[in-house]
Amino acid sequence: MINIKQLSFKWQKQQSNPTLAIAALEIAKGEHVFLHGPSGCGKSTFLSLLAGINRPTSGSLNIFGCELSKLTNSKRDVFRADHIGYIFQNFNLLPYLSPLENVTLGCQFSKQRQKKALVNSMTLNQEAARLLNALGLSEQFHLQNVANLSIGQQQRVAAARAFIGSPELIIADEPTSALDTGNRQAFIKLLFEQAQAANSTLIFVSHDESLQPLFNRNIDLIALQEQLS
Ligand SMILES: Nc1ncnc2c1ncn2[C@@H]1O[C@H](COP(=O)(O)OP(=O)(O)OP(=O)(O)O)[C@@H](O)[C@H]1O
Repeated sequence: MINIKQLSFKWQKQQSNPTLAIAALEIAKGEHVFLHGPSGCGKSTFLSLLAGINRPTSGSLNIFGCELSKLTNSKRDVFRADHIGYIFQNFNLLPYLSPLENVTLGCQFSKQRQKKALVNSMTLNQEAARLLNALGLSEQFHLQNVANLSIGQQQRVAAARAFIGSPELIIADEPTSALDTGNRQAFIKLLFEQAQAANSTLIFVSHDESLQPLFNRNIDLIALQEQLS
């Protein structure tokens, strides 16, 4: 479902060496991938290409049969809204909105996501509440201001927002860095349960290599870039 060939990316045209150069990579539907590498090696840059935030400088990046390198910015925005749930390192929640409002925002820009969200529940609010409960955020918190929630609770809101409407691809950029070891493993278990329920592919970036055995595939971004096609 993700197929990369001769992909390269430069932040600036005049850069002598590309920030990313990947000869070949395939990731299958439903895989849970642990992506790691030293600070500055390009992990977040890579995620931004997968999410269609940036476009490859050259080469092919095909996701679900769609060639992202050929889409305009606005078409990539639509693609992201339809197919991708993104859990940001700093969550990117809207602090003046409630958990329910933040989660329903996850599918506000996509009719396709809204339709899928309504398979499980009568309304988007009910589906957001169902996901928040499943991720361990009880109803007493659903209408509070997210800025008043703990970091662990905000993480659950960010995950529910990524999961609403069962996107085919979930991208998580160091989502557990603020949690202690016990809570990290519990959060990842919940993430896997949700990803499995929707048969979503999960790409999870972390510096914490103790999490690696929990995933069914491990990609070292430096080693990947050293491989020749
Ligand atoms: N918006 C940007 N404009 C120009 N250069 C950038 C930009 N974002 C990142 N870079 C550069 O791209 C390279 C890769 O950065 P990136 O953030 O992808 O690394 P990373 O592996 O995610 O790092 P970390 O583990 O510290 O988060 C770095 O040299 C960085 O300076």
